[in-house]
Amino acid sequence: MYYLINHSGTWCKVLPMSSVVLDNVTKIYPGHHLAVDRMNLQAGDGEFLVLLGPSGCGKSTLLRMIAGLEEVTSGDLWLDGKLANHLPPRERDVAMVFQNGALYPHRSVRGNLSFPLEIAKTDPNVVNDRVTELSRALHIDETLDRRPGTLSGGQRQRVAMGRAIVRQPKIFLMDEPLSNLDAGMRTELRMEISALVRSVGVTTIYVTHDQVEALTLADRIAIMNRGVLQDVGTPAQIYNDPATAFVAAFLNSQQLNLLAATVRTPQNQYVMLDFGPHQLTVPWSDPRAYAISQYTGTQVLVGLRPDGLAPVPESYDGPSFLGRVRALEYHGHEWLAYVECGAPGMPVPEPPDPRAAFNGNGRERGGLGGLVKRLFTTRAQAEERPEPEQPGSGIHRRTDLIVRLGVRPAWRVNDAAKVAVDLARLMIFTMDGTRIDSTRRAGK
Ligand SMILES: Nc1ncnc2c1ncn2[C@@H]1O[C@H](COP(=O)(O)OP(=O)(O)OP(=O)(O)O)[C@@H](O)[C@H]1O
Repeated sequence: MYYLINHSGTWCKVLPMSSVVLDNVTKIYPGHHLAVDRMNLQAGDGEFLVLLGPSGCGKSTLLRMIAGLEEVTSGDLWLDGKLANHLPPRERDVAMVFQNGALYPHRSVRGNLSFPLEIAKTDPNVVNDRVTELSRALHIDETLDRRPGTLSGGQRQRVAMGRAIVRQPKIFLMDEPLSNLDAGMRTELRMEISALVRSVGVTTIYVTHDQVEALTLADRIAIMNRGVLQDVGTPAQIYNDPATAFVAAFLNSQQLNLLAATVRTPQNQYVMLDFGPHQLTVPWSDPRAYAISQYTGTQVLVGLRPDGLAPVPESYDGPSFLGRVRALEYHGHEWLAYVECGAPGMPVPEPPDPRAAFNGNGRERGGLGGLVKRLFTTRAQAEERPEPEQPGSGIHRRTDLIVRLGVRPAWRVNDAAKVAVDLARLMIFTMDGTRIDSTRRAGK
């Protein structure tokens, strides 16, 4: 966030050093393709911000606008406190690494690393020191005299990163730098990127559609869908307290359980979530109870992560579901149970799509009427309880509750199963996916 101060009698914007601020930034490609829609986002000085979202949501476009490789259609881009909409790329002091970090094939690794410093006419002793230091940090010091063609994919990406960061840019942009590497190499390089970037303290914006990368690397994660920012926060905030059902489902290594429940307040004694065969009660002492009670008599969506559920003995009398184990799945580090409990799962509501409503002239088609129609269609569809496959979200409607069991399966297939629900981990949404009970994010 940037702010205004009274400076020499005039109001002016004050930004932290090496910050990136997107103020209502929109990108429309020729042919009226809306790629980024009114984006407001900031990466603070030295921050590691991860842009996460499904393919085509506009992550690379955003990065390319920051680098100066694409023009901003409207809105303001501020780099290091300066309005940068029309600043040529070379004046932005931004370095970028792509999926396939292209290297100069006829230069050695040392030559590739030193090139940006040679161009900047840096003292050869400084060049030598920096290349040596960086090659050690990136574990490529043994390859310094080799040509890129003789390196593995992981080594080439290390050189590409080293070459980008060697001249100590103010802003470091990375566009899925690990996506072409195998799983082991990704994990290894992930740790090295984190260590390197933090040791240099450079403001970094990192694009990925891999949620593990986002959770492990980010100071903050910004989640996008269809050109629109959906949520932004620390990894823990986004995971534990997502703004929408879409965000909750997107940031979930196992599938999110999403169930429909009717809100009731019997004799005003407590708030009840009625799933049909099961009920959960939320006491009035719970800070979320009042917000949920506003939906009394209507349906809401209840999100339960598999790790917020646990197998418990028959005698357990806390909040729980009863069901039967339909299947068990071994994932190496954990087992998952699929428990048939008679409360059908719901599809994840897709956030509104500005691209569908966009008429190419920068105006929404249908205006408020179109928006209302979209919301009502979503609600009606949900109430009809459609069949499993839903277009768009790619997330299926299930009748099973997915329960994380840990390293040992507590149940066998066909066992009767009592599933404890951690009420603190419930997430409640309207039928169109907006969070109802988010009271916890402040102060985290
Ligand atoms: N040069 C272009 N001309 C027209 N449309 C474009 C252009 N580049 C991208 N787009 C469109 O803009 C939207 C956003 O694309 P972008 O590459 O930014 O998404 P992304 O989130 O980075 O996707 P991915 O993860 O698949 O790389 C997509 O609908 C894409 O088809």
